[in-house]
Amino acid sequence: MKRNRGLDVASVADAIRLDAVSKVYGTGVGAVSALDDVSVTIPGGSFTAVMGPSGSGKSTFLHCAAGLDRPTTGSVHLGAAAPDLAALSETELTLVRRRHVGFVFQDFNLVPSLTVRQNVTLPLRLAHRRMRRADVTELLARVGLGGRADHLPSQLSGGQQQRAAIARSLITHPDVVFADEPTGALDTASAREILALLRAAVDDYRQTTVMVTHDPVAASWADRVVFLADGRIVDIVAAQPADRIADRMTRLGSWA
Ligand SMILES: Nc1ncnc2c1ncn2[C@@H]1O[C@H](COP(=O)(O)OP(=O)(O)OP(=O)(O)O)[C@@H](O)[C@H]1O
Repeated sequence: MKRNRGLDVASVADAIRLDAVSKVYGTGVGAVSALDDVSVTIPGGSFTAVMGPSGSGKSTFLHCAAGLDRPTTGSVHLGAAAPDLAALSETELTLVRRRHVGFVFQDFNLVPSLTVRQNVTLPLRLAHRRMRRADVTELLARVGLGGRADHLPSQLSGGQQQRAAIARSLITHPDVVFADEPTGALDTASAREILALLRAAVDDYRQTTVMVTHDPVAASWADRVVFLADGRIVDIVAAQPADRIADRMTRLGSWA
């Protein structure tokens, strides 16, 4: 297996590029500027954490970068040759998401009536793609769910449900996995296992991953941390121990 720390690769193509992205919710006196002139590139094969105080624009950033929402101004490119997501129709955006993006959510978002195997293969069915049963079995084993393929989500722990959600995000070999507070609903031990799994996907398969988190410990697993405050990027730092990330968080306003 190829091991590859994202930041160590000299000439990786950018997996995502945001140019002068702004997002305003509402109009007139009630308008809220959620993102304000954000430009950033996410290198292919890297693990990026996005941090910032509540209301700083983390979810908006993720939604715009993943094609879940359109910026008010600016452009978003997923992959080197990809079109500007901001210019695509709803249908085209849906296709881009299905083919190029994987999602992991805080509350897992598994379909309760489907087994683990059926949940994990759902993105393939939606994209009218097929995968050999043995390859799905191998993916389930890789995320530690080898014996759980026929279980329902309700028969799994929170950590196991998030493992299934990670397998589901990886099954289409997306250009980018976006994880929104993936450990927010988990105990410390399960959170650690989930972060190790995300880290392994980056190291072993060069899976570009962008994770929004409040937690400095979670962010310490990433190759770099993007700090947002008031809708702007105020700092980008390389991998840091959790206490230094926490320290940086407490001084966000004063460094902006
Ligand atoms: N649909 C919406 N309509 C109006 N304002 C919104 C909407 N979504 C977000 N906002 C506002 O945009 C700003 C950024 O919100 P966002 O959810 O991106 O921040 P966040 O950093 O993810 O916050 P949290 O950590 O609390 O989830 C906030 O002021 C929020 O109130």
